[in-house]
Amino acid sequence: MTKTDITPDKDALKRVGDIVRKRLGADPKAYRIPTEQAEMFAIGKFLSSAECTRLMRMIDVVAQPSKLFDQDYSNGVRTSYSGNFDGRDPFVQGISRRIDDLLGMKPEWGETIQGQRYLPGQEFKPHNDWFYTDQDYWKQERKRGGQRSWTAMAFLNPVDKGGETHFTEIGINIAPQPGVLLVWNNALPDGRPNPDTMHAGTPVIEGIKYVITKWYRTRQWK
Ligand SMILES: O=C(O)CCC(=O)C(=O)O
Ligand SMILES: [Fe+2]
Repeated sequence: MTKTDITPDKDALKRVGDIVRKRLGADPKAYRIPTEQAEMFAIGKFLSSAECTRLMRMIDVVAQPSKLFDQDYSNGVRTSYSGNFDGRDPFVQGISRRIDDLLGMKPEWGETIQGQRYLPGQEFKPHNDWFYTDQDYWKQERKRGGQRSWTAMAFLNPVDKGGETHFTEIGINIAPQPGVLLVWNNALPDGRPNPDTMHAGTPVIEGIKYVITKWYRTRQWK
């Protein structure tokens, strides 16, 4: 096997995949999105409308142009505004823990919840949430918790027009519905990153779109 055949964190991705699959598979609230190409689930009413409102106001406080943070991390363009919440805030910790429990994840594998806001014309072009391990940034991320495993993303409000989450390889478009949590495995069951999880936040045409995202690693995030 040559060096390039090695998939970093493959065993850990498989292990985390097994844990979450078993957990969500046994949860009647988790709806399996019908596709063979990726493991995706939706959970309705995961957040209450009061929680959605509070999170939107918190996003207004932390949101800054995303490209300042993410230029090196995504090969697409992200024109939305985003920011990380304070991981010590008890309200944020409570939401984080609920997502950890839902998935069966260890809290230390999760990154701090990030909030994101899209105004009309803003978008997140097609990208994978997993890291490209042949890129320079991987040297850092490898030490900061390793490869991303699952993504949990919640919609906080309805959007008048546009702003769907589009899985470009699977061919599904998910329209924002407040309180719905979308969860997917960025890896295949065998632990290789899944290219079919490529997705986009399509441009908002009318209204404003607010989401929160929590990305999980394979090891302790720091
Ligand atoms: O806003 C969306 O629909 C997608 C967001 C996203 O891809 C992410 O936060 O990683
Ligand atoms: Fe994403």
